[in-house]
Parts: sequence; C-alpha cells; structure tokens
Amino acid sequence: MSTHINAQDGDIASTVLMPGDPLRAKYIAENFLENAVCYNTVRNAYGYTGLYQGKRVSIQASGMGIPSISIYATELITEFHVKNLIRVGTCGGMSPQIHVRDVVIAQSASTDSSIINNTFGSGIYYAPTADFTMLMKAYQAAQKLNITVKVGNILSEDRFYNDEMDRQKLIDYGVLGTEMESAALYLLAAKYQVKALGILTISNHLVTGEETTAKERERSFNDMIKIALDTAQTA
Ligand SMILES: O=P(O)(O)O[C@H]1O[C@H](CO)[C@@H](O)[C@H]1O
Ligand SMILES: O=c1cc[nH]c(=O)[nH]1
Repeated sequence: MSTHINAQDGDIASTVLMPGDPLRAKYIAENFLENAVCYNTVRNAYGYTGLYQGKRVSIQASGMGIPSISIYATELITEFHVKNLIRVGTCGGMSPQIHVRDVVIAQSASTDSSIINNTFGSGIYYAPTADFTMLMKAYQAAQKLNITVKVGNILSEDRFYNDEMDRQKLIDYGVLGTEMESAALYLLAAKYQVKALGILTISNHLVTGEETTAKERERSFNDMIKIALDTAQTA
C-alpha cells in the first residue's frame, strides 16, 4: 500500500496502462481484460489488474497533469515494482499533418513544465524520450492491427487553457500535438530506469477546431488501447 494506491504487494502487474481519466481505466478493464479486479479506489483513481490474451496487465488512472501522473508513476515504480508504463491519453492536435481520431506515438515530449529545470538546474534542456524498444513494439503492433499511427514530438503542457504560448513556432518545429503528462512519465522512467511510452488519440484540433463525437472517440480510443495492450504482451 502506498499513499495514493491502496493495493497490496503483488496486486499490480509489471506492465501498467495509464489513462488520465479514471472512467477510461474502468472502460479498459471492463471491455478488454478478463477477470479484472479493482485494486484501487483512493480518490477515485481507479486501478485494475486482469488478463489480456493470457498476460497479466494493470490499468491505473493517472489523473490530469504532471503533478498527478508523477505521484502515480512514482508510487507504481518505487512501491509496486512496475517496470513498463504506457500512457493512453487524449491529445489536442497542433500540426496540419494531424487530424482528429489519429493515433500518435510520442517519441519525445517537449514541455513548458519546470520539472526539467527542477531536476537538472538551469542551462540543461533535457529531452524526455520514449523507450525505443517499447516504441518499436507499439509501432509494429499498430501495423499488425492495420492502424495508422504518427510518431513524433509532442508537447506536455502545464496548462490546458493556455493562450500565452507561441504554438505556431512549435508547429513549425514539428510538434504534433499537446497533452499534459508524457514528459513527466518519460523523465521518471529515466530516473528509475524503467520503460515508458505515450500512445495518444487526437480528440480535438487546436488550430482547425475539429472535434470528435463521443462515438468516434470510443472507436479511436479502442485503436489506441489495442495497440497499448498488444505492446504490453511483450513488454
Ligand atoms: O485524456 P487524458 O489521458 O486525461 O489526457 C489529456 O486530457 C486531459 C485534459 O483534458 C489531460 O490529462 C490531457 O493530457
Ligand atoms: O491536453 C489536451 C488534451 C486533449 N486536447 C487538448 O486540447 N489538450
């Protein structure tokens, strides 16, 4: 048991999918896992462990933003011996190459968060990066499932509502979209020498104003979840 996760030693698998939304954790457990057991309800940050194609996997809600995912990722790694963390989240499209319902694999995560400076001090602009083998497996899983994915740099922002950023410059430099957690997940994975990857679904587009319907979101979320669970099979 840790401060925010009310589980016993052994309750959590070595590979954990991390959606921001607790109800997405429930949805994944109920629709994709066999024999799923809920191990955490503290703060309604649901955590489940079950079987996917015979392999044990857990789903732990991370909450929104870098402070929240940092709590859950740190406790999963340091208290529950988790070795592989796969974020499954929504993302706002920024690049014109990106459209709603696309699945994006975050190869790297730029950030405006102070976590980099707070970790390394001023003058070092550390680049939070996905685990390459996990990224490769996710890419191959997507190909096998016939799901097109885009791979590249994303932005992990501190603020959801943020009109004070030069987004066009980031787009010009190849940033595909924005979310709020992956940079911290990659930083913590590097710190503790475990593997992490962010797989994201474009839910809206910040430049074009495109939105997804609830039905469309469900279908495209399922693509992202299948890729993540397939990746978990060999993680
Ligand atoms: O859909 P999730 O995983 O919560 O991710 C995105 O959605 C939330 C904002 O609405 C932030 O957490 C952002 O990163
Ligand atoms: O952080 C996020 C996530 C989804 N869509 C956005 O616009 N921002």
